Order: sequence, then C-alpha cells, then structure tokens
Amino acid sequence: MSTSFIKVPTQGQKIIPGQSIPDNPIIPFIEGDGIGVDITPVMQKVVDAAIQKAYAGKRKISWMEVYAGEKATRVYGPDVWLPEETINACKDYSVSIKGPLTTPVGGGIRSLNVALRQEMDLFQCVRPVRYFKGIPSPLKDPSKTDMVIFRENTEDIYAGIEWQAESPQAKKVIKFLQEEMGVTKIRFPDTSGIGIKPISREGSERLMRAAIQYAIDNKRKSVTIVHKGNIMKYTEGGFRDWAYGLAAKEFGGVEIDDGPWLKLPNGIVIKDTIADAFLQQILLRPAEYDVIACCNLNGDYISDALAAQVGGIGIAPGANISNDYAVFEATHGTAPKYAGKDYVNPGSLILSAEMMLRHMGWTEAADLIIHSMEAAIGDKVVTYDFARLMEGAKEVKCSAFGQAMIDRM
Ligand SMILES: NC(=O)C1=CN([C@@H]2O[C@H](COP(=O)(O)OP(=O)(O)OC[C@H]3O[C@@H](n4cnc5c(N)ncnc54)[C@H](OP(=O)(O)O)[C@@H]3O)[C@@H](O)[C@H]2O)C=CC1
Ligand SMILES: O=C(O)CCC(=O)C(=O)O
Ligand SMILES: [Mg+2]
Repeated sequence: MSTSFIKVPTQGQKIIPGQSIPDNPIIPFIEGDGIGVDITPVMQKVVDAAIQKAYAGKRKISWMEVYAGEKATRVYGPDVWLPEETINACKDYSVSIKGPLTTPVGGGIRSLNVALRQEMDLFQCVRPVRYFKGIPSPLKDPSKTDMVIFRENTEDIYAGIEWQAESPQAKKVIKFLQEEMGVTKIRFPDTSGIGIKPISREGSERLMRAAIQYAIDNKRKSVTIVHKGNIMKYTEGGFRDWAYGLAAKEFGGVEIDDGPWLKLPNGIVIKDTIADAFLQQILLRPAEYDVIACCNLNGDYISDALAAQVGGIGIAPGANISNDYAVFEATHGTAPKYAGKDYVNPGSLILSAEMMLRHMGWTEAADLIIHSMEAAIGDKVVTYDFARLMEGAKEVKCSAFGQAMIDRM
C-alpha cells in the first residue's frame, strides 16, 4: 500500500469539471524548486487578500500542498520526483497551480514539467503577453505587443524521445535509418545522439481549435500559425497545413485572394509565418500579431522572447490546459542563483493565479490583482528586475512587492 503525504484541508470542496465552482474550493499547489520557495507563498497571500477584498469572506480558497521536484524527494524518498498522488490530486481537484521545477541539462531526470503536461494531457500552453504601463522595455512602444501564445504542449522534439550518442539504442536507430529507410544524411553516424519529433494531425487540430475558439471568445483579430514547415515539411509543415485545414473545415474559413491565408465569417484572419522571420517581425511589427498557434519547442522560445518585449519573464504568466484540467504556472524557471533570497519578481506566478481566478469565474478578485499590480508598478514600487532599468524606482523584495499590491487593493 502506498503512503499518502498530502494533507487534505478539513474545509473546502473539489472543483468538478462541468459543475459550478464551489465558494470554498480546494486548490492543490506545488511550491516549486529554486525561487518557488519565495514566490509561491507571496502568490498565495496576494490571492487570498484579493478574494477577501472582493467577496468579504463569502469565497475562500483552501490551499492543499502537493509535492514535486526536490521537495518531493525530501518528503517521499530520494528517487521520487513526481509522485503519482500529486498527479492524481491535480486531476482529482481539476484546477491547480505550480511553481517552477528544475530540469538538469544533459543527463539526469527528464523534465517534470513536461511529464506533468503529458500525464494530464494538458495540450494547451496558454501564455498571454501584455504590457503593464510603466514597466521598462527594450522597445520604443511596448504597448503594441499584445499577444496570446497557444503552444502545443504534449508533442514535438520536446516529448523527450531521444537516445544518447554511442548508446546501443542510438546505434540501433541509426542502423535502422540507414539500412531500412535509405537515410544517407546523418553527417557523423558514429557519434550522433538521436531525437524524434512527433507532430500529429490530432494534436495540431486540437491546439488550433482552442486557439481559434479563444480568438472568437475574446474578439481577437487574427490567429498566426508559426512554424518551420519549409524545412521540417512533414512535422511543422504538417502542423501548418492541419491548422489551416481545421480553420476551413470547422470554422468556415475562406481563402483571402489565392490563399493560404483565410478569413473566418466573423472577420478573424488566419495566417502563417515561418518561425525565424516571426522572431524579427514581433520586434519590428508587433501590432500585426495577436493569437499565436505554434508547436512545442518554438512556443518555448517565443514565450521568453515575447516576455522580454514587455519587461521580461518576471512578469510572464501561463496556464496548461486540457479538456478537463488546468495547471497554472509561470513562464520562467527556478532561477537558482536567487533561490531563498526573497528577491525575485513574484509577478509571473501572481498573474498565473489571476488567470486561474478568471478561469474559475472569480473575475472581481482577478480584476483586483490586475489593478493592484498596475498601481504598484505605477508607483514605481518594483523588484530588482524592473528597478535596474527604471529611473526613480523604489526597489523592494519579492514579499514586499506582494504587500505593495495588497496595500493598493
Ligand atoms: N515551467 C517550469 O517549471 C520551468 C522550469 N525551468 C527550469 O528552471 C531551471 C533554470 O532555468 P534558466 O534557464 O536559468 O531560466 P529561469 O527562467 O529560471 O531564469 C533565467 C533568468 O530569468 C530571470 N528570471 C527568472 N525568473 C524571474 C523572476 N521571477 N523575477 C525576475 N527575473 C526572473 C533571471 O534573470 P537575471 O539573471 O537577469 O536576473 C534569471 O536568471 C532549469 O532547470 C529549467 O529547466 C525553466 C523554465 C520553465
Ligand atoms: O521543463 C523545463 O524544465 C523547462 C520548461 C520550459 O522552459 C517551458 O515550459 O517554458
Ligand atoms: Mg521555457
């Protein structure tokens, strides 16, 4: 029999998909590695204050800690990085939030973040990128950057199907490719590591469906499919073709001029851009881009690049969403050099929680979070990341930034 380390709060109810949200939901949270210990409690304090202010005690979150990453190894034992009961709790309680988790480079464990997304089939990674007035940015007019990234979250080279150079598995795959598939283009077969990039029609279509539906629901102007389909024709090129096909088939898109761009009956334009060109266009002509649909790896790069345009990954929120579950998390990682110093910007995780509140329909509390963040930044009360680029800023610690928000609710 496996041991449970999760303490279920004595008060509160489960959120059940398809049913109305209880006034006292139990929300599982993963503290996270590195700066997780700094930003997660600040996020909780700000969220609790916003809910108290908005609903005067009628609504309240009961937080339930679940474990992953280094903390899980301390609680469950040395090799348990992502306990089954954590995944089960995130499924069972439907809506959860997590701090960042470390993935070592090269060897060691595979990404726990990716594992959680795959295990829960959280196929949409939704990352809104918007500008808050007053934040320092490398752009002349950062307010023109207003995009929502829909990144496919379960496929691609990111799925982690790969073999180490010179391993028996890599040798076997290379032999198969050379002898049975007629591949002659592996430049150094004796010393190549090998990775596999699966991109499917189903995976591409469900991501594009979610992106278009979001554009419709939020009255956005366009959905841009970003891909490298000129080079990776059957994976990223497939993604592009299936995405266009879905827009035509399910949303009534018709070709503009001779295509391939489409227009939906409500005027939303479906277009595509090759990924390298996209990365310069977002700097030079950001106003031309709105909702972005992309594969997993490109979405990872695009997320941090776009975040930089509006002030950096200290203020870049996100959500991982399936048909039944949602796990909210910041775009950034564990920033290990700052861990435990009460130093970094908690804004990304707070804004991820704001997305969570909106997802739950608790819009008044979500609005309070946005307004109090705008007010704190407007007063130039900011963490180091903004303070180092702002004139006349009052630099505060991570927890003090949370308090500055609460003071302005
Ligand atoms: N979803 C997840 O859990 C993710 C996990 N990771 C993991 O995190 C680990 C570290 O990755 P790394 O590449 O260093 O990327 P990080 O995102 O952790 O940090 C990179 C830099 O971004 C800035 N930054 C990050 N978070 C904040 C914040 N809250 N406030 C202000 N600035 C911030 C810092 O910049 P500066 O140095 O200029 O101050 C930091 O050095 C890796 O193991 C990686 O796999 C990475 C991304 C996502
Ligand atoms: O899983 C990781 O460690 C990194 C993930 C990441 O960078 C992301 O999802 O943006
Ligand atoms: Mg990333």
